[in-house]
This record gives sequence, C-alpha cells and structure tokens, in this order.
Amino acid sequence: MSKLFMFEKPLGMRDTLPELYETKKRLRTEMADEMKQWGYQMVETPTVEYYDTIGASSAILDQQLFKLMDSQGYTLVLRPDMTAPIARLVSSSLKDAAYPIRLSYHSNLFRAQQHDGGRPAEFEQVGAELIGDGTVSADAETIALMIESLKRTGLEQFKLAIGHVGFVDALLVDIVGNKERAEALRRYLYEKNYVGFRSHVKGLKLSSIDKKRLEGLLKLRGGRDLFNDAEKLVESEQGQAALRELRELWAVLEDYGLSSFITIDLNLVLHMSYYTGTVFEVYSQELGVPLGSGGRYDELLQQFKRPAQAIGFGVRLDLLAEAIGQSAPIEKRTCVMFSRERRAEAIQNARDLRAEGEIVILQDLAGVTNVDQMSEEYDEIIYVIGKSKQGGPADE
Ligand SMILES: N[C@@H](Cc1c[nH]c[nH+]1)C(=O)O
Repeated sequence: MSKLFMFEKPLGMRDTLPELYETKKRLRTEMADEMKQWGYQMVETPTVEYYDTIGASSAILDQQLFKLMDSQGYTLVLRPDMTAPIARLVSSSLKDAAYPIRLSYHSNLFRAQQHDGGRPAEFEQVGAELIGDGTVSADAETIALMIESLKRTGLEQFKLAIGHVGFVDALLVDIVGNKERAEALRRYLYEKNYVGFRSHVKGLKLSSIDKKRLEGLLKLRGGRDLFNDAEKLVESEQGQAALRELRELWAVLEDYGLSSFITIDLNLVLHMSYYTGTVFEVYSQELGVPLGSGGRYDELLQQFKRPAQAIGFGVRLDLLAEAIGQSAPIEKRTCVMFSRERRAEAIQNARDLRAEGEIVILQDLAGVTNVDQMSEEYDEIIYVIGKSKQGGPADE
C-alpha cells in the first residue's frame, strides 16, 4: 500500500466513532419503531444494483454514482437511493402482494462527491414507501408518519415545507410557453438561487405582467392563506388541480393535528426527477440543509412493469444526529481487573454483573501498561487481584 494513502479515506467517506454510533442507533430504532406501529414492514435490498435499471431510475446525476463492473461485464452501481430498489422489489419479489403496500428501510446510500470537505458520500437513510395508493389520504399519511417518527426521536423544532410538482410545472409552462424554457427556471428553484431566478426573469422576453407573475411565485410560501393568491396566479387546469390537492392535504393534516408543523412552499423543487405530485422537505432549526424529503412518484413503478401510484420519504440519519446533538444516554461502564490466580472468580463476577444489565469490561491486569490512564475510562473498577480469598469479597 502506498504510504501516502495509509490514513486516508476515499473522498467523502467517514468513520463513525462510538458516541455517534450509539446516537444513530437510538434514532434509527425510534423511527423504525414508529413506522412499525403504522404497519410499515422493514425490507433490505442489495448494496449493489444494475446501472441500467436502478442507476438510471434513481434520478441521481451520473457523476454522483459509484460504478463498478461484475464478472460478466455488466455495470453495477452502489445504490444512491432506496426508492428505485423498492420499486424493483415490489415489481419482482413482491409482485403477488396486493396494493397498497407499506414498506420501510434503513440503509446506507452512496452519492459520490466532487470536492473534499463537503457532504459525506455514504450516509444512512431511514425511510418509508406507500405504494399503490394515489389518494390524498396516502400523501397525508406519509407526511404524518415522517413528522411523528421525527417527534419520537426527540426532535422538536422542525418544519415541513410542502409543494407540488404539478403546480410549479403548470405555472412555468403557462408563462414561458414551453418545457425547455421552464427548465431553466426550475433549475434556479431547485438550487434555491432566488437572486439568479429574478435576474433570469428580467432577461426574458415577456410582458411585465408575466414577469410579475413569475416573481409572484417566489412569494408563495406560508400558511393556508396563500392558496387564494396561488389560484389567481395559475391559469391551467393542471395548476388548479394541484392546488385543490394541496388544500385537501392541508385539511387532512389538520385532522391529524399536525398542521402547525407545515408550511406551504409552492416554489419547492426537489432533486429527484421521478416526482410527479406532492413534494416535501423537512427543516430543523439547527441545520441549514433539509434533513429529509419525499414526494409522490406515480410513474416510477411502470418502469418496472407494475404500474402504481406511490409516495414516500427518506430522512438522513447523519443530519438528524447533527440536528439533535449526540444524545445517546451515557451508560455506566465497569471494569473487572483481574490477576491470573483469580481469573475464574473475575469471570464469574463479570457474568453476574452483565446478567444484571451492566456493561462490564473484563481486563487481565497483565495486559495493561498504564493502569492509571486506563482507569479513567471507567466509572467503576473492581480489582480481583492478589491471593484468592475463598468465599470473601473481591479485593478493592
Ligand atoms: N428516495 C428519496 C426520498 C424518497 C423516498 N420516497 C420518495 N422519496 C431521496 O433519497 O431523496
């Protein structure tokens, strides 16, 4: 091995130390327990998939895919997303299961990074998919489940922004006339580059009324009241239908008692190109980036020959851990330090304490070079050293 790389990790790869490991484990368990109680069943899919199927339908940029080749020469990818593998699974291994199907997962995903110091290229996502149900009730269930599972982890200050692909697309095409010109504007929205959006709009050959309408889109963020403004802005039936759907969604989320977590953001555009309807993103007060997102993808399943409407979400565990702070409970650690002549007694001691649920490190004194430094690691040390005292307590 080249000495240069001995301590290096590939771009964007991270180690997880014990404290973060425990925090992530707690968060994963809380979320998984909540999803289980809503009837979502956990599944696992392979880490590697075929590039032609999963790589392409995952809607992740090609340059973000980790690619490898199998022994037959087929290109494989490390999965960048769980939604496409689940669509494959539902259309193959679960093809006889009746819709709607409720599945959940916690899986590591891989998205290659171009620069160092950026986001991790491998991260864990906890998510759920509700497949085969196109109702607004399914949209609301997915959003409510996301909120409730985040609440269960102890996250308090967060908001979920809801938008609709149908609305943004309809409004942009209404005004600029075709999909290509709309695409340039969508890109600014996706990058949340509103300054760029405004200056692009200024340069377009449009009437001042239409320019105002485009700028009006940026203001469509807030509570239920903005639906009235939005209705005036969009002309097409597609745009109006999207707004009716969102109004109904809001009403269902009120029935769940969760509307206080919601803002409507009608210029929300997400990274996955498979979204077709409602989309949403979760922000916590602590982070500048969304820690999870999701949406409706009614056309993805037909690529796998089992057409179905579907919706789901994914939460990034690394970002959730960052938002919540390392919060695994501090557990007491006891060390039973023994010398050889009392080894059997020490083993029994450790076994008894572990049976009571304690964390016990069993350590041969001869294996330690710096006893003082080692002692600092533990909350309690029980020395079982020296001559055996038959039946008596361990030496302190
Ligand atoms: N797979 C999406 C999240 C999602 C799940 N279901 C629908 N969307 C992502 O990684 O961003």
